[in-house]
Amino acid sequence: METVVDAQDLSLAFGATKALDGLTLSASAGAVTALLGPNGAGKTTFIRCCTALERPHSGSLTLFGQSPGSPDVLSRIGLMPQATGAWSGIRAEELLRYLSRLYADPQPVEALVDLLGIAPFARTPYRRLSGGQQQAVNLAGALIGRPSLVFLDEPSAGLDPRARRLTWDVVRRVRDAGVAVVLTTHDMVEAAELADHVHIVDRGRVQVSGSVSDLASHGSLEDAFLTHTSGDR
Ligand SMILES: Nc1ncnc2c1ncn2[C@@H]1O[C@H](COP(=O)(O)OP(=O)(O)OP(=O)(O)O)[C@@H](O)[C@H]1O
Repeated sequence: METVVDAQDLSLAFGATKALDGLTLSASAGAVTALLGPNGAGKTTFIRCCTALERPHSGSLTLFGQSPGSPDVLSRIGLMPQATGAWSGIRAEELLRYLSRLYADPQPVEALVDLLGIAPFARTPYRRLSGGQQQAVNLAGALIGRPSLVFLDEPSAGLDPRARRLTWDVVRRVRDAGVAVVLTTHDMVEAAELADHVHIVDRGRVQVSGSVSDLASHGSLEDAFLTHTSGDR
């Protein structure tokens, strides 16, 4: 499998807080790579480095062999952030149409609206959508540019069981189409369902990596999480 994300020994501090402290990991095309770790472990900071919203103070980070902010890289990645406070009055479908115009070869908006069950709230202003409806629109926004690499920051947090399964189906479909999927989750069931490769992150670095069955060989994935994380910052 082609390595798409290659992070070596990344460090980034905010004042005295070491958000990343020697983080090393990789992610491949056609695979779901899950980052598990306690609140504040550095997962979102890592994603922000990959999307060029933050810059590591040291270490090396390449996406498709290039630096994160390069125009070629930016055109090939999608991001579903945890929260998108920026959107307010724009209707869900208008937002997707706007985002689609930013890409050379976008997916048809109608196809994504159907795939993610957005039709019933397509004309609702973004700020009036429920949390789960916003998540569906955010996922559509991440996929609309046909990315080769997509970052999903807690894609199913707060979703009802049916919406969660729909999200999982979409993630699998995207992975099976050859996309590199990097996701964070606190849901061990989700990680076990989706992840081809898991990195358990604590205090800014990867503590242990492997497949779900590797990590759960002495118990459950949650046991591995609890063994390899302290939760102390
Ligand atoms: N812009 C910032 N300024 C100051 N501190 C920050 C900033 N961004 C992140 N941090 C700190 O860096 C650490 C890592 O945060 P990060 O958001 O990466 O964690 P996370 O693993 O994504 O957590 P969660 O599971 O809660 O989403 C935390 O201590 C956080 O408070």
